[in-house]
Parts: sequence; C-alpha cells; structure tokens
Amino acid sequence: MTTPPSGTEPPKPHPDAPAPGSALGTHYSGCFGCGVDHPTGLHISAFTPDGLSVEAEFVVGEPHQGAPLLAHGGVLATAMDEVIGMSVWLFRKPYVTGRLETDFLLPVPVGTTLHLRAWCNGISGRKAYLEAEGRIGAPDGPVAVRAAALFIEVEMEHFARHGDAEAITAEHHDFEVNP
Ligand SMILES: CCCCCCCCCCCCCC(=O)SCCNC(=O)CCNC(=O)[C@H](O)C(C)(C)COP(=O)(O)OP(=O)(O)OC[C@H]1O[C@@H](n2cnc3c(N)ncnc32)[C@H](O)[C@@H]1OP(=O)(O)O
Repeated sequence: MTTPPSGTEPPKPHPDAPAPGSALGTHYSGCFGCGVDHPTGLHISAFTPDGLSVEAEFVVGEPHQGAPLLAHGGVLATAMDEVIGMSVWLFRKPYVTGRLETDFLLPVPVGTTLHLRAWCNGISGRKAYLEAEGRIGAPDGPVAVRAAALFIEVEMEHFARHGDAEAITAEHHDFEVNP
C-alpha cells in the first residue's frame, strides 16, 4: 500500500517549490513536530536540497524518552511523519497521513542528533508514496529508523472543518480555507 503502482513517475519539482537550499520553517507554531512555540515538541528544522526532498535534524531530548535515556518509538515515528509531511508540502497541495509504516533498526539514545531525510517516490491521483530515514549522528551515519507512507491529498477545507480555521488563516495568509 506504500509502493507506487507500476508506471508511476517520480515527481518533478513544483514551479513554486522553495529554491534548493531553502529552509522550510514551520507550518504551524504549535505543531508537535516543527512548532517553535511547542514546549516539549521535536523542534525539527528542515531544508530542501533540491525542491523535491527534505533534510532535517532532530535532537532527542529527555521529553522524548520511552525507556530511560532512550527515545520512544512513537516519538521517532512522529519525526518520520513530520519530515514526510514537510516533503509532500513541497508539491504545494495539502496532504494528510493515511498510512505510516516504520522499521526501528537501532536504539536511539537521548542526546542523539538524528539526521532525517524524506522523499517522494511517486504521486498517483490523490495518493502520494513517500519514504524517510533517520541516521544517527551524521547524514551518512547508521540508519536507526526507516519509514514508508501513503499520504492522501485533501482540500484546505479539511483543516478548517476538523480543526481551527482561525489559527490556520492567522499563520497562512496565502490560503483561503473557506473561499
Ligand atoms: C495547517 C494548514 C496548512 C498546511 C498543510 C500542511 C500540513 C502538514 C502536516 C504535517 C503533519 C504530518 C502529517 C499528519 O500527521 S496528518 C494527521 C494524521 N492524519 C489524519 O488525521 C488523516 C485522517 N484520515 C482522514 O482524514 C481520511 O481518512 C483521509 C482524508 C485520509 C481519506 O478520506 P477521504 O474520504 O478523503 O478519501 P477515501 O477514504 O475515499 O480515500 C481515498 C483513497 O485513499 C485510500 N486510503 C485512504 N486511507 C488509506 C490508508 N490508511 N491505507 C491505504 N489506503 C488508504 C483509499 O482506499 C482511497 O483509495 P481509492 O479507493 O481511491 O483507490
């Protein structure tokens, strides 16, 4: 379900994608993954090297523990979800996670900088097929976590109907959630 149907082409950069090397910022200041105002969130900051994929760092802290001094697996899955969500946003359409598969290959100690990368293998209709990995200590360090995901395109209205339309428009002046 996370593998693109045969014949699906890899995506090309969107004309409005950020320039290669651009920082991506946060999509919402209260987001647990990337929000700058979240007190115990992951504070993931990311950039795109090519307008198609995302690279990011996540420093595992004490609020992210499961076993003592080891990262919680659900928190690591959240980091994967976040960078994948950032990468699919490069295509300038709103998507939500439909399915997220994770493989945990190594324990990740508190204090580790996890180097994250996410990319898209193909888009077919409303479905985007994506992957991510998290490497310990360096961009070419050992892989601790792998993820594969199916994201589903939604209307902006999805976030207004199920969430907080005022908060969205306050932070996204370029969107009309109820046109
Ligand atoms: C804040 C604003 C700004 C910006 C945006 C940036 C956000 C960044 C966020 C970053 C945060 C990180 C990101 C987050 O954490 S996003 C938050 C976590 N995710 C959600 O909350 C999503 C909850 N689910 C839904 O809302 C609906 O179920 C969706 C919208 C996904 C589909 O319901 P909808 O009624 O619309 O469509 P459909 O049911 O006809 O399905 C359509 C097609 O998709 C297929 N399918 C569906 N689900 C699955 C599945 N699990 N496995 C396999 N396939 C699945 C389905 O079979 C069908 O295929 P086909 O029959 O056509 O072949």
